[in-house]
Amino acid sequence: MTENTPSTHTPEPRQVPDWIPAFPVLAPDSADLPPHHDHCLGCGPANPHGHQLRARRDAHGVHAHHRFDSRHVGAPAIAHGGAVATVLDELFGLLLYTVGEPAVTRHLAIDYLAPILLDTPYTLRAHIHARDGRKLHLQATIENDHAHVITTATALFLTVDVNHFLTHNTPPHTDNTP
Ligand SMILES: CCCCC/C=C\C/C=C\C/C=C\C/C=C\CCCC(=O)SCCNC(=O)CCNC(=O)[C@H](O)C(C)(C)COP(=O)(O)OP(=O)(O)OC[C@H]1O[C@@H](n2cnc3c(N)ncnc32)[C@H](O)[C@@H]1OP(=O)(O)O
Repeated sequence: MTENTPSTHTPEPRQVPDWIPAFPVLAPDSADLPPHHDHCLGCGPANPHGHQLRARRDAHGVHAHHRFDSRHVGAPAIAHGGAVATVLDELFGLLLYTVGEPAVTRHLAIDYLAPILLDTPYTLRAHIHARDGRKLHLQATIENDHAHVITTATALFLTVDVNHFLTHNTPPHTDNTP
């Protein structure tokens, strides 16, 4: 089969890890929230290319202390905006430990108000702004060590059932095709 030949292979349904259907609500305490799984790009402790984000619940939602490093460089000494987006998406993903239902990112919007510097401590916070059925409207900030907010983010997560992770979904029709 050449590179341009359409594949007729039907992918096998993927196995769903146990932690997805058993997604828990975790009470606020001093413990780090568990990673989604060991190799998760955002929080997996066994992913050497990942951010290994650690977050905790608090009265409002979740927070994390984080430093970007040389793996995440964009402009010299400044974190790549995509790396920042990854970490914010991940923090929202960990905020789901306050919901107890699987949900996925449908929309993510970020205002980069000032550069995020490498090897510099930041505090990230996320909370649920509102819920409307399956729609979780989420908000997050990144503060520097002077408590100045230098990044804000909003996201729409949609709750999904376990079948979302079982099958390869068919992309929906979009109006932006040529
Ligand atoms: C995340 C971990 C926590 C636990 C989650 C459980 C398992 C996760 C498993 C593995 C993940 C492991 C580690 C990763 C962890 C965290 C990373 C952070 C999270 C992510 O990185 S996750 C990956 C990126 N993510 C995706 O891979 C999603 C791809 N996508 C889809 O699979 C579909 O898109 C889907 C299923 C999301 C929805 O599809 P659908 O067909 O069910 O929904 P539909 O289109 O009908 O919209 C429903 C209602 O939302 C309204 N609506 C839509 N868009 C809107 C907008 N922009 N603004 C305002 N309203 C909007 C509509 O208007 C309608 O509203 P209404 O119901 O009122 O009519």
